[in-house]
Amino acid sequence: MPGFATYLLGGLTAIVIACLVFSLFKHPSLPLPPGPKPAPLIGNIHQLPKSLQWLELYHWSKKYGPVMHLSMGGQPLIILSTHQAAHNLLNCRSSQYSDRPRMVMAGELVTKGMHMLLRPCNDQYRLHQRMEAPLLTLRAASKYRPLQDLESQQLLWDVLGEWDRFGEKGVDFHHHFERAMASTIYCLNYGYRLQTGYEKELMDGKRVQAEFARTGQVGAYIVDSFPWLNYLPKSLAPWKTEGEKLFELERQLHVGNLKKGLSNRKWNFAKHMKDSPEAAGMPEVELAFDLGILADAGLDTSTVALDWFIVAWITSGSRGWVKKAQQLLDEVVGKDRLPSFEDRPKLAYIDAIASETLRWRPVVVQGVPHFTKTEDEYMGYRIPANSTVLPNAFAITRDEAVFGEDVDNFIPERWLAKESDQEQIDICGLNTSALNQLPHTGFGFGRRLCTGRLIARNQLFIQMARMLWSFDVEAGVVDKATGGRHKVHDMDCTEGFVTLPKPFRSVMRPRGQWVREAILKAGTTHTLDHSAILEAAKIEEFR
Ligand code: HEM
Repeated sequence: MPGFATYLLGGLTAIVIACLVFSLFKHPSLPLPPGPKPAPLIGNIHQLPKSLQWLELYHWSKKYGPVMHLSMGGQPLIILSTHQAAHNLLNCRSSQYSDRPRMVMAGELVTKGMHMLLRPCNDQYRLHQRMEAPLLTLRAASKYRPLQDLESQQLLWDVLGEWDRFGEKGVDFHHHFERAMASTIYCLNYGYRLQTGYEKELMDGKRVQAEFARTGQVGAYIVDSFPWLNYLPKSLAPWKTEGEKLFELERQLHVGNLKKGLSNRKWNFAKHMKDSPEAAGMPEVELAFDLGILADAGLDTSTVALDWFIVAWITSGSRGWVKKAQQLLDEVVGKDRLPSFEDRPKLAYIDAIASETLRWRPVVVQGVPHFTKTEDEYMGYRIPANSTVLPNAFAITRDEAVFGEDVDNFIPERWLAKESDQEQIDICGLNTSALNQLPHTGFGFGRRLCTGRLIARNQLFIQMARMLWSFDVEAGVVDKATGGRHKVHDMDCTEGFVTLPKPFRSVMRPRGQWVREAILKAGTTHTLDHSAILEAAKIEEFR
């Protein structure tokens, strides 16, 4: 017969176990969100397709609902597929959901914890955010518009030149958008512009970006699934040597650029950040990475948005939005000069086109993963501690409850507000009263919201307005004999962190002689002194 002491011991053990379970799962009785049935050990890894994962996840969300749970070899992955779910967790509970999942290869080995996008949400992250913040406010963004004006003027000059050379074969528009954006961001960051778009700094920057996308891919490195493997010696862990080489490539690029920026006589971001109180005692390489990541983050994203704008133009322009935009531009701007930022309050429709482009084809189509260290409850489900939380941008931008009907079609009108009595124009000229409050989910959520979005919005506005005012666009001719044009499909895209349309050339035919005259009159900009623009843009405050 067991004695009293045995009963007592058994009872106490049961209580301790119950407490332990309770401390591990604050919501032990709640189920995990629904999702496809996982296999033992590997979970759902084998069910995810190798390509277009975001599309498969979107289809799954129709079956399993707005909050799904997958197991990536035991690691919980929560997929959010409606705006409401993403907003409730990532915006409203931002303090809990603003971390990033650990990425051993891309985050720790290749960038040694200095990649802003991958930093965990800790004091160090906040220090870097504070250092960059004064350069990225609405007021600051308004001061960079003369530079964006200059670069988009150059864009038109370059496109016209290539049209004259290649005619119906078409223009490599991606290259020209990329040069214009890269030149804008390199000029702000380091004080130098890019004339051809083939400069070594940009080529190295593009290689660094491609490596970031490759090394950050889910499943690319076994060490990301089993981080303890990183304790292995180098001889048994070949990814370590690869990581060191890639780090060195990136270090040289960013430190070289920082040095160029600091040696420039005129103002630029590098100088501002170096003088900020947060940078006191900061190693040179850490500062260099901050600037480098800012350049990387801005370059691809804005360029890709403009590429999709061309795809929308070719595949759905006949639905009337191009004609409407061009008529408006002709009314507001006339035919004697290029559109400018001063025209923006009357051109809310162009901003609506930019918003619709970002919605229709979100640049980071699968979304950027957030992470929660602590357990939570949502919609009656348990979100386990240490979950990666992915807002699937493709699904969220197709949320009919928010964006209305016909979400697969390109309809800028969905962004226009009803008539408003009081006109409100922000400091960048954006007519906020003419536009409604639909969310710009393509820029992310909560504390991790894209910090460059205001600069990006200005860039998209001026380039879209000027392209629409200047050109008629269609796919380039690929068969000279028959005159057959490239077939542009609106879902034909590349894989990767950002999703580009597959490359093609596009005809950019000037809308009339007046366009040619205005572009030639404005002229090329490479002979102009841009340092005066930078000096005028100088941001004095550090907080
Ligand atoms: C159309 C253009 C752009 C798009 C669509 C875009 C989109 C995004 C997205 C989705 C994120 C992640 C947000 C999240 O985790 O919830 C992000 C982060 C970021 N973006 Fe952008 N971006 C654009 C342009 C820019 C530009 C021009 C800059 C710099 C001038 C920039 C700098 C950054 C930085 C530094 C982060 C990291 C923020 C953090 O993790 O704290 N972006 N962006």
